[in-house]
Amino acid sequence: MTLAAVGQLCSTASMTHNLSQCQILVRKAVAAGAKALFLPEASDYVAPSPTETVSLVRSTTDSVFVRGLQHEALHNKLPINVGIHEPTTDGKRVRNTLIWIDEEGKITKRYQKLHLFDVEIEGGPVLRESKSVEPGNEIVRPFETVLGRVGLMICFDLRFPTLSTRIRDLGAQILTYPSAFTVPTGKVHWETLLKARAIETQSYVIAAAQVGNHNGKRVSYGHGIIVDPWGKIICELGGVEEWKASQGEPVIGVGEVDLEEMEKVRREMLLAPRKDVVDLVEK
Ligand SMILES: O=C(O)CNC(=O)[C@H](CS)NC(=O)CCC(=O)C(=O)O
Repeated sequence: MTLAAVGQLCSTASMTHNLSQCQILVRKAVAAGAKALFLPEASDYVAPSPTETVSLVRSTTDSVFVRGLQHEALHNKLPINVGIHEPTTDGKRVRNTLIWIDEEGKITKRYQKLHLFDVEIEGGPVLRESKSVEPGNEIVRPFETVLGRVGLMICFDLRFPTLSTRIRDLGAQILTYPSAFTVPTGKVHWETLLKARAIETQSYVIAAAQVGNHNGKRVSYGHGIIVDPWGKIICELGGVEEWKASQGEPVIGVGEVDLEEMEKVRREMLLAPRKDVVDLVEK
């Protein structure tokens, strides 16, 4: 059994501010005895507009945020999974990526968000992520970590079980969904979707989340969570109210990842869908 930590913060447009918030989360994770730390989508910054999202972007080698976290990972021997932005070749948009920094401070994996959040909900969020973000085109093969084999996904990807199922079939034991969920969709969908992804893939789901008011325009739902392969929530953080009450203090939650328990769940209920399902529609 190995302890995983999920971190929650409210990123602003200031990379140095966000780095210091994440450094607090590293301290807390180390103090709790966690062997890996999972941070939200867009931990490096959340900007008030698509134009600013593009103008703030730095390559990982030029990013004070990423370099700072690489230093923390090395210094504390703590792998860190963190959502950031990276430049595109044409410079017109950014890439919404999730990197794995190993315990030597090296970036060993990188996933670029496949599904972008383009929505127009009456009385709810209207967001067009593809204005500022270029979608990825590759699934990252699940890879070995201290916790087990990790499969990388980001936020809105959570709504596509075809993707999580594919990643599970490629050998994942832990699925990540670092997020910056909106409050209206979070209230109704967040917990249910995460539990469903855990139950149907019989995997751990670790979803770090942004929380609170980023810039007067965007508010994130919070409720960072770890779900076990049976679908039980083994750790859940607070939402916007708790964030306000604590004056914006960044928080962590921890949960044990127990691969033997996961194997037991997979053994006791074999989930093998029929391969011919798509052909079974009545003629
Ligand atoms: O790149 C950034 O600056 C931060 N990125 C985000 O906040 C992204 C794209 S706008 N948010 C989501 O995907 C929310 C999904 C969601 O809320 C849902 O599926 O209901």
